[in-house]
Amino acid sequence: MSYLKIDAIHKSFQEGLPVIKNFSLDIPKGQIISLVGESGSGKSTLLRIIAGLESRNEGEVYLDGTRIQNPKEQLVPGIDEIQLVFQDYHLYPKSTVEENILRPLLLFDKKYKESRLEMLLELLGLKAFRDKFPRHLSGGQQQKVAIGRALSVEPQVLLLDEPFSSLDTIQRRELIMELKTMFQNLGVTVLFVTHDLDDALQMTNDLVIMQKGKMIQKGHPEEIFSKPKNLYAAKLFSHLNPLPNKEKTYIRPSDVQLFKTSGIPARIIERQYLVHYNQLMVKLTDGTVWKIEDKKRVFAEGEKVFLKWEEEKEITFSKV
Ligand SMILES: Nc1ncnc2c1ncn2[C@@H]1O[C@H](COP(=O)(O)OP(=O)(O)OP(=O)(O)O)[C@@H](O)[C@H]1O
Repeated sequence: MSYLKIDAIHKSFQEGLPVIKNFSLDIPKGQIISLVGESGSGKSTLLRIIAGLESRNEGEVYLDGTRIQNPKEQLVPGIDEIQLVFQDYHLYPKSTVEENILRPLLLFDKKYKESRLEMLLELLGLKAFRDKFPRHLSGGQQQKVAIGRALSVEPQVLLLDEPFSSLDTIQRRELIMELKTMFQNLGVTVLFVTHDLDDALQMTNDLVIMQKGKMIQKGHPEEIFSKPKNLYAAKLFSHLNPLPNKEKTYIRPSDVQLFKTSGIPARIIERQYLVHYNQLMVKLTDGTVWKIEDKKRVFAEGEKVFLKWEEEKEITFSKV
């Protein structure tokens, strides 16, 4: 059932140059959805529109049936029920962790403030840091404070705008796992925006792919992996090797098998040691260069190799 309904949103900052094009998405209550798109595809603009902080030219956003107003229709843009969290935390540098989290609760009752603060510090593992200033915290801890501040007003929806981009890979993975469980326990509806597919997959199973302001595809990653709607959606998952004799048809490096005696001949021109396999660059007889995965790490640079793959693994697009 639709809870957060984004209905045919259209947005241009300049006449004739749309940034969001007819974008619709229904998110059921309590779901976590990842929205993946390249830089400039309109992700932040869309989040700001959903939060009521940016005006839209066409379309509507509804939360549980209530229309979200455009900023111009409100005295103070935005609503408590929908909170936006940014990549660069937006913390108050001269306020402690406690003060940052309490900031949106200025007008709330003292008892409520105290209990909400204790609950959030506990939930986010920030009790030991309550009196520290943001500059004394790691990037991950600062982002937790920003999320704590967003959660202080008990929002129904959290919009996360590339919240982990400033963190290193290990910090990111740990924080995503921790937050995912927390969001599920709180029952909050989350739209997580990122340009990193790995982060998106760590956070959720439901993916939405956006390109140039349009929704390209949505669904389970497995489905998008095997039946991508376009080259951009396909390339989010891996490199694609073009088939020499078939137009607009590709094969993923992980789907190509390597043999020593039979198959399509190629010469290894480069070998790179990666975590899970050796990545080989091979030159086919027509000069095309492919990327291949040597999972057993048995092939060497300069060696001749033979390639095979199952036809059903080939990916063909009607248009690229
Ligand atoms: N206030 C604005 N005025 C004019 N153009 C804008 C404004 N905000 C965004 N844009 C333009 O809209 C397009 C989409 O920007 P947006 O920040 O929404 O993309 P994004 O997908 O979030 O990108 P990134 O991942 O780099 O943050 C860009 O071309 C940007 O320059």
